[in-house]
Amino acid sequence: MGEPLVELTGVEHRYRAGRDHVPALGPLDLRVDPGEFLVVVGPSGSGKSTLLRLVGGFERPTTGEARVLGGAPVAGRDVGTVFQQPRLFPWQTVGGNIGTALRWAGVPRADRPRRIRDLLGQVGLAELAPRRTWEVSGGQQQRVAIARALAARPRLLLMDEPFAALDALTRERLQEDVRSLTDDERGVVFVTHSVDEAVFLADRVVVLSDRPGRVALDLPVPLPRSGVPADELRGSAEFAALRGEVAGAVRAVAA
Ligand SMILES: Nc1ncnc2c1ncn2[C@@H]1O[C@H](COP(=O)(O)OP(=O)(O)OP(=O)(O)O)[C@@H](O)[C@H]1O
Repeated sequence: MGEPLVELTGVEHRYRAGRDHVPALGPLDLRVDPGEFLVVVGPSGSGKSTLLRLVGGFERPTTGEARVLGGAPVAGRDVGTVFQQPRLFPWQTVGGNIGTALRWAGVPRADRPRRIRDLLGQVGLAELAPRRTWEVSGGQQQRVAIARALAARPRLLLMDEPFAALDALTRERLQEDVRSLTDDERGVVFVTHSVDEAVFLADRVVVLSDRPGRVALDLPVPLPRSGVPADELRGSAEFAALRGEVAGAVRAVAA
């Protein structure tokens, strides 16, 4: 199985608020292996974004240890991140946004046009490189954000409710695209409020308890990742059973 992509051991996180400390997360242990698509769900305020910030190296655990790719996580170095809002540079074209990410990743200038084409092709936007970011739809902007996060070929992608602001149809289409982002070496940690989205995307779903978030359920999702049309998968009895199990756990922790 190899070295884990993520290993959280006895991790707790508390935020300082004036003289007080707000317990936000843990204690919890969590491991993500190469090839895994882990989806984290839980009530509002249960520490899902905090968990991603710890893995991304944007925060350090108050206690316990976070290891990512075998070492302490360093913000902006090891992982790609996609947030709820695309956060593109409006003064650059779609292709320009990807080009900047490639430059930051140290890709030589001569290689960038081909890589821009490949990355935009991967998210179905090959034709849109010359457009301004405000000339493309919200769903397309989020695809650009995903392509940008993939520019540095990260082994780990962190996604914090990336489709929450999109309409239902666009959301389903993007879910289908995102499902193919893992391979034997890469992994994804994806946060959502949607139980449907979680079961559709995940190899494994973790449900966090109410604040401070602890692991209330850690459930493998043994649904086929390819070869079955998305509608058929969503309509299957196995899908419904898993959705019921996750929804039950979410209801229990929110009660
Ligand atoms: N910078 C901060 N300072 C103080 N408290 C914070 C800070 N960031 C988050 N918190 C608190 O920590 C807890 C967990 O927050 P977090 O954003 O991780 O939850 P979440 O599960 O992602 O929530 P949501 O689903 O609403 O986005 C919440 O109670 C929140 O108010």
